[in-house]
Amino acid sequence: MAITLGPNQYGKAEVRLVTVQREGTVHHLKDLTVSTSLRGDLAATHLTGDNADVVATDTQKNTVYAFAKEAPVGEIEDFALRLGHHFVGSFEHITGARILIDEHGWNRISGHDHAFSQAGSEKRTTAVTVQGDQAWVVSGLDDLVVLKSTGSEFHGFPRDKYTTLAETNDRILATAVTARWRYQGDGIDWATSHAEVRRILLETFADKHSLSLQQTLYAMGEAVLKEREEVAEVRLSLPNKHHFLVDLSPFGLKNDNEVFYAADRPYGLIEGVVLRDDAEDAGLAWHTLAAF
Ligand SMILES: O=c1[nH]c(=O)c2[nH]c(=O)[nH]c2[nH]1
Repeated sequence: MAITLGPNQYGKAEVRLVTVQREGTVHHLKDLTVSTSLRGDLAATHLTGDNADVVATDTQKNTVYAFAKEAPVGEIEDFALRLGHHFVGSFEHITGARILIDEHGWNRISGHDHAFSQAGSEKRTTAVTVQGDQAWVVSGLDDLVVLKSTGSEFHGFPRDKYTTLAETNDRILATAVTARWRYQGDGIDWATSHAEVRRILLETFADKHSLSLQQTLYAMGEAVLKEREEVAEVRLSLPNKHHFLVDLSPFGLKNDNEVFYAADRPYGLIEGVVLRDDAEDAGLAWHTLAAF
């Protein structure tokens, strides 16, 4: 029997970085969580503990902070690309880097130059993979919570002896959107693209009369691909945040689709990928250790 080292990567996870950029008395805030992972010829440290080629995770963390000072952070995709190319370009044995960034939103408190309120649970995300001089960008958003109080049906599903769910022509549809989209091409305006994809996801959720959350998922991905040619592929994970009608009959009351119990768990989990057939090859775009 022979034992060998398989795929590996290492880095600093969840570096918390907040920057304040001053424009006179007006301040601009960026609140990021940055994770770095480096790959390459790292057999020595694993097999013998020889760390000659190990860029310390502490150094990786320091590099994140130093880069935030040396130039404006800008869009998270650009910051991740700068970091990734730096690590791969600076250390001979480091051949790949994967930089994950979550951006937490802050809204300016109306009328105040330097006071903010946190935007909520939604995050903007990017995952940049650099391998040699190639790079792949997958951006997205987490926890965009949406609800529509009509325009959603669910019926026609098979019934067996375990089925109790009533068919419905009018239900609440609610979810917390996790979306990832893979970019293709050059010269992408990251901020505009993110804002537009987000807008399209929201509008499609709202507009599409839904016969299942699966149908809504496909429509959301399809709309993004139809409108945004820089997007090659969209992955969506949609928890079905069930709102069950409360039985008011014990109180002699009729529930006219007005009173609901918002269930926490369990929840349906609807996930899928929507693709275009002429997309550029995915390369290492989705490459994570977990996916090896
Ligand atoms: O949109 C839905 N899709 C399902 O697959 C499903 N299953 C279920 O119990 N409710 C729903 N709703």
